[in-house]
Amino acid sequence: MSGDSGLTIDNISMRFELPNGSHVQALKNVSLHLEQGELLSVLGPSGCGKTTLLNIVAGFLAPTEGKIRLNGHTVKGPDAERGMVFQQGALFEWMNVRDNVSFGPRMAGQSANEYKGKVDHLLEVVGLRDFKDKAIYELSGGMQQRVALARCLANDPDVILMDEPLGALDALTREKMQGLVLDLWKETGKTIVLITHSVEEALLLGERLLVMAPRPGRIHREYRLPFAERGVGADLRAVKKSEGYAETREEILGMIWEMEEEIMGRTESAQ
Ligand SMILES: Nc1ncnc2c1ncn2[C@@H]1O[C@H](COP(=O)(O)OP(=O)(O)OP(=O)(O)O)[C@@H](O)[C@H]1O
Repeated sequence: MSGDSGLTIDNISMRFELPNGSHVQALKNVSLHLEQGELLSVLGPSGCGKTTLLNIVAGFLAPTEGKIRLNGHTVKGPDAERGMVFQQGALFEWMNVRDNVSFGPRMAGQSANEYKGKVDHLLEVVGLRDFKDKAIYELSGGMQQRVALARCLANDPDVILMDEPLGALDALTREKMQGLVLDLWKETGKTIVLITHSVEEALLLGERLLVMAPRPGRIHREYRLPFAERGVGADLRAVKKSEGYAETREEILGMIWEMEEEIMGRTESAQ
């Protein structure tokens, strides 16, 4: 398809200048195109530039080279068309659940009549219908991430960017939330980019999966996988037993292991 629709990461490089005069090449020549509605997971050893890339797509950071295009225009800064879900702690603690979720529409000048139906629907979808009036501190970690997802969706972004959104959750809650992310992806048709440190999560939540390599941060390998599609509305444990899953997991684990070993080797020889 033409570059006019979807999200294009166009030859992005990012170099951080350090106060001591040296620099870090966090990303080098990263290019990728996602059609609207594609679900991408990004995996790689610590320091390979995952968060830097997400922050550039969000418009929080300007790249040293290259550009981000969304539906034909160049990204110049943060915008509601690109929503972000962080690992934790990004909710407004002093507002209740409903006010957190309606924050974006209220800031966009919508009246309660305009946004109420949408907010109620989203709270229903993320399973928080009976928690509208609760304060954030009254909710468990998993429920707080449900609020974060609903708050992001209330802005109706084209792209949802997630930086380890489930990383702080216990295993069972995490699995439930993985199912929710897949169901929301199918229901809303949003483009989703999700960073994770978990190979299993990247396999389950990546219709496309990028393995990045460090120094400089770059795309090492890209996969197109059937597991996200299989997981929609399904038992994720069954997906983990399905054809090709274990082999792909082992292949990627081996790849990341080798990269980590190489980093350790380099670090040790530099000492
Ligand atoms: N503001 C900054 N100034 C200087 N260096 C930075 C800055 N932000 C990131 N870096 C460096 O850029 C590289 C990539 O960092 P980044 O946080 O994007 O990696 P990551 O893959 O997300 O790591 P992790 O998995 O540990 O979160 C690292 O070497 C990091 O130290």
